[in-house]
Amino acid sequence: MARVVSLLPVSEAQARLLALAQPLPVEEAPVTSCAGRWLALDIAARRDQPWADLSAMDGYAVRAAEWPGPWRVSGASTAGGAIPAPLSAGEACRIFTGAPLPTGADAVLIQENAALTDGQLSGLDKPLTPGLHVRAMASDFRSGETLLAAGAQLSAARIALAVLAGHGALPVRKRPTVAILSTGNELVPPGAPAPPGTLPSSNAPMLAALLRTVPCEIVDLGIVADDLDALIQAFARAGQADIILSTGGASVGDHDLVRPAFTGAGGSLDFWKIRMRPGKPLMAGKLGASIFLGLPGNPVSAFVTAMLFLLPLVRHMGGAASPLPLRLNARLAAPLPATGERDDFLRAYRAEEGIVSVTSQDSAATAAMALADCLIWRPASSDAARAGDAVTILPFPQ
Ligand SMILES: Nc1nc2c(c(=O)[nH]1)N[C@H]1C(S)=C(S)[C@@H](COP(=O)(O)OP(=O)(O)OC[C@H]3O[C@@H](n4cnc5c(N)ncnc54)[C@H](O)[C@@H]3O)O[C@H]1N2
Ligand code: MOO
Repeated sequence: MARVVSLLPVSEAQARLLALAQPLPVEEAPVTSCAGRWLALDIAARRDQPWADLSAMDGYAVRAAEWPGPWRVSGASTAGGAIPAPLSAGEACRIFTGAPLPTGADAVLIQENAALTDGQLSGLDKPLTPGLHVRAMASDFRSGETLLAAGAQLSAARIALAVLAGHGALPVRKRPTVAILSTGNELVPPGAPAPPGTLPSSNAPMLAALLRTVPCEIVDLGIVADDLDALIQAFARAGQADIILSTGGASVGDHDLVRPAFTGAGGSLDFWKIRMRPGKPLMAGKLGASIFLGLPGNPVSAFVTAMLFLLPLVRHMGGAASPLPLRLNARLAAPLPATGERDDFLRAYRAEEGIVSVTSQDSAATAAMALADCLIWRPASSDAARAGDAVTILPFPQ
């Protein structure tokens, strides 16, 4: 049963949206297609790293206590070569970066500090200490050790770690599909002639760009007229998408038909109208197994609600442990007025002198939005703030 709450607090709305959706099923994906996805299970090391005591430099493996030699050079150890024979007293082994030390050696004399005369090796510069230029066996990680926890996002560094730990494929959640429909009789496709009375539809390309920062598949359902039947058919076309996203037609005007079309198509609304500025007319619900998110049409409102609701929803379905936007503390560069009855999400940018809010905070001001790289989140009923005051910022996803 639909429950429409007037001006729902932002955090409550986020929690309700995430509660509507389950993380998607798990699949084993090759490491080359895991970037940015979240682990569905803990990952343990299948091997020791390094697999033996390895040289960190090109030179000679020796016993440190025998410095400065002389040593007799017997044999060589190369990365990928045969395991070198054990070292006897007075012997050195030619060694290269990444190669295993022979048993008995405990340090590497780098070749810049070595003199080789008539087959006799001697050490220059400073005395050697045990362990010098040696990467000890399993000093990075040990077989069986848990290296990455379920819910961790697979960054480039974590992919490197998983591969070195012996994994060629990883358990991740399926990527959600997001169907985007743009509504409005006034809209024309990007790049098409836009005579007076029309404007280019920028929301779908903007949302697709935001969605590039999270793992998902996008289906663009194009522009749909402000017509109830056309909108109901568009919801039917969205079919099995995990997330159905609309922009525009979310407010209370006679041509704002998304809500009746959604319920007319069989959807059940969970909430509508959030205590936020911009973005108040946001709505969410379920249509079959799909989660529906209806964003406002104003480009700035669509951007802010996508950042606060759409991206967390994709992250949650993808298995993220922390799906909500990153929050940071920062200092204001200039004063801000008191807030009203809604939380303000001000477009701002980070500068040397602190956080600067852009001059136009109108929810249709795209030129001002294009200067911003973060939002300042100011709760409803906040007092005026001075330069230097602490504020919470949400960096734009990259
Ligand atoms: N009487 C009231 N009027 C309005 C209220 C209200 O509470 N009472 N809420 C206002 C708020 S807040 C917002 S936000 C807007 C959003 O309304 P809609 O979601 O219905 O958006 P539209 O009316 O369809 O469009 C608003 C604006 O954005 C332009 N637009 C729409 N789609 C696109 C697109 N794909 N690309 C670029 N621009 C787009 C559209 O042409 C309009 O100019 O409602 C207030 N009204
Ligand atoms: O909530 Mo609306 O997005 O202020 O313009």
